[in-house]
Amino acid sequence: MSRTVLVTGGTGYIGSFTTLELILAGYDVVVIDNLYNSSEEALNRIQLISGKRPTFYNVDVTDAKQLEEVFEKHPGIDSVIHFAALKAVGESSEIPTEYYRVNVGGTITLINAMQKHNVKNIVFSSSATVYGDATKHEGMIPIPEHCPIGPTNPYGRTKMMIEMVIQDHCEANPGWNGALLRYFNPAGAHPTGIMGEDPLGIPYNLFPLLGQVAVGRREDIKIFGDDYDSHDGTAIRDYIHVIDLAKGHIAALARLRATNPGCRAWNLGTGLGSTVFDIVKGFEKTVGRKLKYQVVGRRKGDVLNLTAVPKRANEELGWSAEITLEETCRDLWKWVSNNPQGYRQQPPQELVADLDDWKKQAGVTSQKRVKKSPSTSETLSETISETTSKIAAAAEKAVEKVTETAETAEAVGATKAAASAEPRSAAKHDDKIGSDAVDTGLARTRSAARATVH
Ligand SMILES: O=c1ccn([C@@H]2O[C@H](COP(=O)(O)OP(=O)(O)O[C@H]3O[C@H](CO)[C@@H](O)[C@H](O)[C@H]3O)[C@@H](O)[C@H]2O)c(=O)[nH]1
Repeated sequence: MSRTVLVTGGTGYIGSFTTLELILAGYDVVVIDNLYNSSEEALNRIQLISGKRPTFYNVDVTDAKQLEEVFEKHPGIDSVIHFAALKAVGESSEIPTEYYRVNVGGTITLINAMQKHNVKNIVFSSSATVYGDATKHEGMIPIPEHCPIGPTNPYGRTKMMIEMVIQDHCEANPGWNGALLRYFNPAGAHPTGIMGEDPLGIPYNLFPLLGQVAVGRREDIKIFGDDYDSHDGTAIRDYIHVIDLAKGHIAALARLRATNPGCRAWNLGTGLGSTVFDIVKGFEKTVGRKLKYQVVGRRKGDVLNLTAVPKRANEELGWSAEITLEETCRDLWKWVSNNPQGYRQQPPQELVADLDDWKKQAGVTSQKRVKKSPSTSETLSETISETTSKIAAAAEKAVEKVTETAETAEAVGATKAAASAEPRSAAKHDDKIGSDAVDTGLARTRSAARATVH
């Protein structure tokens, strides 16, 4: 039986890129999403790029009955990657019980359904937000996994509580495995320019906002504070390309399957910090002109420095972030400049026409199958070599022209249909509440390491 992965929240930004990477790695993927803050159009784009469409159900992760039905229909599911959640930090302080109901309650419902169907591997979309203000702990910038946990808002506390639920469940149930993936700042889009972040309403994060300034949808960007103790006075973050992040999930999943490690947390970051000005300058270079900005006061809750120590993931998962910040800026620019309406428009024909070239270059083939799951006694090096050989095998294969042409045509058709659909409502965006921080002195060195952006 083929290996099937259930992805909850698989039409969202990180969920859709992870679904794409799973398909490219040869997995069968079943996506559930209630489309509260995302669009089914993401599935059309996944199909255009990979030549394969994941099975999709409009199912809410808090609905036990519907979840049951999905597991019943797909007995091949042996693992779950769990993204489905509410994620607007500011909103979480306004309606905290809703955040606990959906995020924590939804995870418990999911685990119960998994338990019933003997599915024992869960990769969880956690966040660096669980660390809260790491700058207040001596020697914890950049942030290792053993940094004390201390989220500063209800959203972060739901992530912390879910980690604990998964940890306790794995301890109580031998044979269960949990990967708690703590993301730093995801950014970027697909290099083909046909898949990217599609924030609803007014975005809150730096990269999508810069994108809007660059395409003229926004006059300028407000820089939140230039009085931090960094090389240019602005705050430092660890920006990781969304494809690198997605690949981290595939590596974690392979690790769970191969070594049966129980529950473990891994940071997914680059280990390199960039200031806000580094990012603005880097993106200006990509766009080829200056972008208007205005320095204003610090944003409530922002901290000086959130940079990962990714060593554990590098060593144990055989994974590391590979895409540069320049490429991240380039991919974002290609996405926003070609798709000003995001998923509410058709992908430009010239980008669709370029897809075959991209696939050849990337060695993409859509029909690969994941081999039989390795036994639990296999070593980590076997896990790494399995992951590596999957990638190598994919890279060697020629494009399967006939199938892909047919499937591409089908996906374009679906895309056209979706583009004429009603626009979505309900603007949601992320933010982050914390407390201001002091520099540890490391900030300058870490951000200096990003000098190539300038
Ligand atoms: O208009 C803006 C938006 C952001 N920033 C700055 O840019 C940096 C990055 O901000 P943003 O993109 O909003 O991300 P974070 O606040 O770092 O939070 C992101 O990354 C965290 C993990 O590191 C997650 O917990 C959050 O959910 C996610 O939004 C910060 O220094 C902000 O002050 C500005 O100066 N102007």
